[in-house]
Amino acid sequence: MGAITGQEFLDRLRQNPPTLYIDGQRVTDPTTHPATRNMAHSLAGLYDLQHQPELRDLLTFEENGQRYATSFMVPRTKEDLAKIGEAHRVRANYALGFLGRAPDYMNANVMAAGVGADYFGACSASVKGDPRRDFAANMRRYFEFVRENDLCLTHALTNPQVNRAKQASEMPDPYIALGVVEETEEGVIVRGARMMATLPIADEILVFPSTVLKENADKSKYAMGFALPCNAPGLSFQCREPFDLGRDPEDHPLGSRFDEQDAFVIFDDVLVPWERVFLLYDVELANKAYAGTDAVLHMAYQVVNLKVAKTEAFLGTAQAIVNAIGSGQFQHVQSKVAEIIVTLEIMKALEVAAVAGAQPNGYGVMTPARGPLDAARNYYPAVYARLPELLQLLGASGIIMMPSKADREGPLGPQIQKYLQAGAASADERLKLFRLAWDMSMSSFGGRQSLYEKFFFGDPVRMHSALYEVYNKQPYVERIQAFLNQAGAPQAVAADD
Ligand SMILES: Cc1cc2nc3c(=O)[nH]c(=O)nc-3n(C[C@H](O)[C@H](O)[C@H](O)COP(=O)(O)OP(=O)(O)OC[C@H]3O[C@@H](n4cnc5c(N)ncnc54)[C@H](O)[C@@H]3O)c2cc1C
Ligand SMILES: O=C(O)Cc1ccc(O)c(O)c1
Repeated sequence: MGAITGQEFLDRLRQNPPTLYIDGQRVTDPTTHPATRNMAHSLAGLYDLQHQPELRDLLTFEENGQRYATSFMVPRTKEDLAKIGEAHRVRANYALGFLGRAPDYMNANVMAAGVGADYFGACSASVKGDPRRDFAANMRRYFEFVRENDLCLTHALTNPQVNRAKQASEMPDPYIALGVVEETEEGVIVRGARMMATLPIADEILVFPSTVLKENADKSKYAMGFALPCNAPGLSFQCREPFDLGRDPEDHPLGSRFDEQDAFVIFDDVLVPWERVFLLYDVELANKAYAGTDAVLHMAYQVVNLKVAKTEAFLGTAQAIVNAIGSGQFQHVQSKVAEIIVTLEIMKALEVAAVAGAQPNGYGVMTPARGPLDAARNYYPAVYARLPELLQLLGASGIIMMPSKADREGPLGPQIQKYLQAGAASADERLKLFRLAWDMSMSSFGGRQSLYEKFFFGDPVRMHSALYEVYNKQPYVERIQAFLNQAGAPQAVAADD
């Protein structure tokens, strides 16, 4: 099949709806339910982008006479990587960078895991050559399957929060954290829950090990990697409160179209067929799965491109506000816009550096450089909160005094047009702009974005520790030692290459 259309995506979702619950009710059709229909149609629009004549060559690629989404492309050269990055940015712009988990993200994951599938073959529970239990073959086939059908995937890695002082096995019930109950001829039965799956309006869910299983044992029933359709028997998604409030898009420009949702995932004795198992019991392999296949780097490459698009949206909105209210002459206003420019340029530079330093990995995949991506992954969560704050500081009361479209069409319409016009725009234009700034920075949609940016790629505290562990600091320590050991006149120290 290859790259699908928006209509094909909607038809598939209607025929096989994920088992979503919102406000105590089952969502029988996510394409028509008020909380999910707009997002479903926005996703359809994203699928349609790849068929637009002017974007087709960028957003898809051809292999064996078939066209596939570019995010499934196995990069072999730096040019391939650059194309993938540009496609990520163009697709990110569709929602101004505010769709965190558009399908490209998981496409990058399954691409890297699929090509690096031998990693999963090393699992102690994998049976090489077995038609169903060879995990390497399963992972390879799954990549082909997702790519062939252009599936939309959600994913869930972390266990319920319950008690972070305890390990999964020490919880009040051994199946609060997702664990294997038993093996059967057909597959494994799993029970328990996972804390968070963004974009549950999806075809399939990928369940992978939570970032690090803290267990000391080599084997654990909590170590697993598998995929399932989102309507598998026993699987349920408890959605959070919707942020699509059913408002006119002019009043709620992002939330009314791009509420990707986040769901708590419950596995009530769910059968995972053997063909869909990629990892089982093996704690060490589970802990390193994202790094071992380099999937985390391809995902981080999608992320850095997405964040460039998002920061560009903040810059554009900030400057449009400044233009609208004529505040650009004030030095502190210029300085605030300059802060956004600095963040943008840093993220762009990290993206470029990731490609410039790319190297083929052991599976022949051109892999973006880890250093710049780790920097981006740690830097952006730390600075993001400043971006919505800057919009608030630049927009001030304008970000709260925003009569709606209905207000503008009501009895006070003429007064609103007069008093809420901008120095350089009509009231209609000004209010549309400020509504966007509000949705980026203050609405429930914008508030969730701030939390999302802090945590979506893991706990920032533990990400810093991970960076500390893997980064090679020794050459710099040696340089200092050499400097300190110099007797007499300083010697030139060779620069690091
Ligand atoms: C909006 C949103 C969307 C998300 N989407 C997804 C998704 O699609 N898929 C997915 O798998 N995950 C998703 N996540 C989850 C994300 O991976 C986690 O939030 C992140 O890994 C942190 O885990 P936690 O939320 O369980 O925090 P916790 O681990 O519960 O941490 C809570 C606090 O305790 C501290 N803490 C806890 N344990 C330790 C420790 N061992 N050492 C030091 N400090 C500790 C943390 O630093 C933090 O301050 C999403 C999160 C958010 C907020
Ligand atoms: O933990 C890792 O190294 C990778 C990782 C992947 C996907 C996520 O959603 C996430 O939070 C973390």
